[in-house]
Amino acid sequence: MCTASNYITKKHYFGRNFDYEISYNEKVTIAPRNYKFDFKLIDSIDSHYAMIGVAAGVDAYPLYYDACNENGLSIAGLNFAGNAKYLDEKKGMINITPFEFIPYLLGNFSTVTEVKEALKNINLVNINFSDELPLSPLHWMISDESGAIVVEPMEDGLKVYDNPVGVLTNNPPFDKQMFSLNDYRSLSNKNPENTFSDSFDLDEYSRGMGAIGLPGDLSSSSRFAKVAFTRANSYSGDSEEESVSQFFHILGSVEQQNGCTFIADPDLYEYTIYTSCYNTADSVLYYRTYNNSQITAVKLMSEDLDSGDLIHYKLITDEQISFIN
Ligand SMILES: C[C@H](CCC(=O)NCCS(=O)(=O)O)[C@H]1CC[C@H]2[C@@H]3CC[C@@H]4C[C@H](O)CC[C@]4(C)[C@H]3C[C@H](O)[C@]12C
Repeated sequence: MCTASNYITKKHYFGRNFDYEISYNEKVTIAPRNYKFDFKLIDSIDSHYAMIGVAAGVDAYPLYYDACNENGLSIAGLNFAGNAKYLDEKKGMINITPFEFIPYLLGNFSTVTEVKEALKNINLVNINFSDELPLSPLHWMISDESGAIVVEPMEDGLKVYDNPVGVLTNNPPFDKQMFSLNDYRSLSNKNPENTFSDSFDLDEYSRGMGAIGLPGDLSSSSRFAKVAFTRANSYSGDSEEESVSQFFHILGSVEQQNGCTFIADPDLYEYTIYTSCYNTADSVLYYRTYNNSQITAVKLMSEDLDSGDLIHYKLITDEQISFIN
């Protein structure tokens, strides 16, 4: 499972928890403007917007999980098992494979509005990257400073939803997740009045009672409600440090601790392998990993963006403890 969120203070922040039981050796990967993107069915692009993101450790092609471009557009792909459906090639459409979706959109577009328009002509085709890396069932959250959308490739076509809550997890499909939020409409960050009954007193014995009923388990529908509540009630200063810190706390509310989501014997559990946070205005990628609580940052703008070669930075995954004495 995974969770994505955006957060707006003075600037727009976007990122995700990458929750899984195995890592594909993820790397921070920068595709400069003149890196040649080859596609399976459409023409290569020789020059495009530069982008930075976290990608699988396959050196030949940036298989992005999440990324943002130099114009402030950001995207994350999340698992959508059992629902994602990729179709056969369609004449007259722009036929793109799922692993090409992030490079294609970030390479060509600057805003969610432009992407929405482009999606009318895009067909996500059922062609895999390689036999070792078969098609994976995904849906995407796409976000910029003006708002976010969710794109879901389903049996009956590509669904595009506006995303006013600014979060995405996994199943069920986004419209159902949104409907389920109705159940939580009475939750609040304030302590509630006793509306249970006039005939006896019920005590306000603790702070935080306004959100009793908010789920705390790690299922995707529960994480959706939990992170939507956390994001919607988030308060922080608007400096870079305060915004980034608060962003990690929002996704921290749905972190998966190793051991709590069993996958297989012996000792294979799904856990939050990394959390990313993009300041999309300045194209900075901040991240933390499960065993490294220190925030590491990589700046797109510090690189030679007119180059034609991919740039990789291995994730720093060892704990960095600041000993005081
Ligand atoms: C597994 C991850 C989702 C995490 C998640 O949600 N796990 C819960 C599983 S469950 O829902 O609980 O069962 C997803 C998210 C992004 C994906 C990569 C996208 C690029 C590329 C696309 C190619 O086509 C196949 C290989 C490829 C490297 C993909 C591998 C894998 O699919 C990645 C890592």
